[in-house]
Amino acid sequence: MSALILVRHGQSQWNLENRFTGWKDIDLTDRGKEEAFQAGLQLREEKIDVMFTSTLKRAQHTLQIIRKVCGLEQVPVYSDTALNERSYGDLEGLDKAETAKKFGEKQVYIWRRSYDVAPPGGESLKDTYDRTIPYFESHILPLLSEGKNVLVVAHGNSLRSLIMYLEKLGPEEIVKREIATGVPLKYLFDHHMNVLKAGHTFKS
Ligand SMILES: O=C(O)[C@H](O)COP(=O)(O)O
Repeated sequence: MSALILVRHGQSQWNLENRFTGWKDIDLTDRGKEEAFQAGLQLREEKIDVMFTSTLKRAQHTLQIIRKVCGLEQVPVYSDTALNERSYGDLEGLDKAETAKKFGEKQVYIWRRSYDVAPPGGESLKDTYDRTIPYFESHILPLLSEGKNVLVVAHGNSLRSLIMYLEKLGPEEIVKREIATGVPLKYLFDHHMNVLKAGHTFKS
């Protein structure tokens, strides 16, 4: 049996300011650092063999804090753009509430939560899935099938695409899935790489 633990980065400065972030490289707030610390406390009993993260500092910084709290600084880390947040294109930097006023709540909800409608100049969830899942299948799944336990620290939408794949969710189901910042989710796999237990949280 092997385990995959997913963590969305802690609160970033633009999460706090309610701005579309996407590929903009924005760091954690103090609360985000605290969320990462708490995630680390929850993971202290876990055996983790390999870690993956994106190339963006909010995820990398969250991972560093977790490594330190768990005393896992020797565990190998791989970072790749495949795990980066979805690109929000022309929306990056804009205030989410003001954008909803300008384009309508419904349109902004479609851009943020639909499967295949991309925001202007950006990626749909499907576009994100199409880079995240091949990376997962080529780099992470082989480790899980060797019985290794893997931690992935990434982003709301790169993780939504991964969860869609792991839980075999359809486009209508993934719309409703929200991923909280700094809350670890654990998936257990059997030897055939079937998910035995999906996305359960830890007690704090
Ligand atoms: O990139 C962003 O703005 C956030 O990290 C995720 O945004 P969302 O809540 O619109 O998916």
